[in-house]
Amino acid sequence: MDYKITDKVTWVGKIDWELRMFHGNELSTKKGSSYNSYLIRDQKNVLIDTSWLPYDKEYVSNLKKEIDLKDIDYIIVNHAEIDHSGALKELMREIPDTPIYCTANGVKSIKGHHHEDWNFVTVKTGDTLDIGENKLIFIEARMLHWPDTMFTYMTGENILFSNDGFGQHYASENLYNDAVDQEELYYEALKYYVNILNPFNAIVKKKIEEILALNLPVDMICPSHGVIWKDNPAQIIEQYMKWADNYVENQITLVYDTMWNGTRRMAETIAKGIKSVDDDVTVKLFNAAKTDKNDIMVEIFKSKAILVGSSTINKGILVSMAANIEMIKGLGFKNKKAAAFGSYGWSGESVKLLTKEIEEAGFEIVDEGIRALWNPDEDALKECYEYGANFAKKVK
Ligand SMILES: Cc1cc2nc3c(=O)[nH]c(=O)nc-3n(C[C@H](O)[C@H](O)[C@H](O)COP(=O)(O)O)c2cc1C
Repeated sequence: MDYKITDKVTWVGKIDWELRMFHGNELSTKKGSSYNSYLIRDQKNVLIDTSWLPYDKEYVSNLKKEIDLKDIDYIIVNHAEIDHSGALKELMREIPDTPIYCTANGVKSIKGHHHEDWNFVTVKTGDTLDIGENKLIFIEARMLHWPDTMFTYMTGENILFSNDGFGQHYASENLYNDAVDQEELYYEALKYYVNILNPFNAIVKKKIEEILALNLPVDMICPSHGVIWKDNPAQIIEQYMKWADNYVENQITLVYDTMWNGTRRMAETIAKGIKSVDDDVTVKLFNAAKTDKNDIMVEIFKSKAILVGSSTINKGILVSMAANIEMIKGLGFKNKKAAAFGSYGWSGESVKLLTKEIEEAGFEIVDEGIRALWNPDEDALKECYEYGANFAKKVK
């Protein structure tokens, strides 16, 4: 496999086929990932980002096969999170004086993780670094997705090194976007966007507009995870602009948990009620205890409205719903409608609690929701059906 991207740029990262969870237990990575690092050889040699900490020795030893480490003139740290800067310590042990280019916030993050006072050179948007025939242009991308994040653009080769932006947790021996399964790629790029970047939609839009206004030709986008956007790189920029701009499909998603299936039967009947008045709308149901939470977030992202359901347990809601609601809150969804449902035995707090939580998460509450006592009987199910029909009319 040739990891040479152009005459001057070589991929020197790590493909992690085994990764199944990322950010602790917060993000599932069913297709693995990669920690992309790039080596530029111009008159100066430049390393862009490194690799994740568990692979630090492997990374440095592979890098040595590409270049004598002493010949690296500059290191660029686009983002200091440990999946990109994890191998820095191992590398800097060998070349401790090599300048590290990063944002001012980057210095704070690098020091916060590595507790070392290396030779930092701080850069701002518009600063450039001559590397011989070409130059590097730095573009700060604060909060995409950390305060330290920046992009680096290389003239001549017209490459945008975008770090986490436009990335996907997607392991592949094929370096490029046109060499992989397009449906898988689209889903992994979307899942990444929803679960990492959705809270920063407004910043994404502004940043892309700012980059487009620079009128820099972009032949390739080289992210720090997943494949390189080489074939029509504009496609992922256009996709990001759509996702960042109140993206919605004609979908209603029901997310619920249940102990004895009462709330599940409510969910299924509400769904039938929805379909009875709107056959065009896509309706999807997910048991939160049995479904990957990051996939649920993707479905919520696509939805114009959601229904959240839980039976009452100890005056509260079921724990899988609590976890999902916490995630929904953090991701900052906007312009979506919602209501709650659930079965109960005596005090029945769950629907009120869910409604309050989902309102706090920024959803427009359609109505007070629906409760069913114990396992719903035929009359209760009829009410659920009618409730679903009315809900569909209200969110149409
Ligand atoms: C451990 C436990 C605690 C419960 N606590 C409450 C409660 O505080 N208030 C209430 O109204 N019902 C309570 N219930 C009753 C359930 O809400 C009721 O059985 C409901 O129909 C279950 O719906 P499900 O089948 O969707 O789980 C509790 C049930 C269990 C098993």
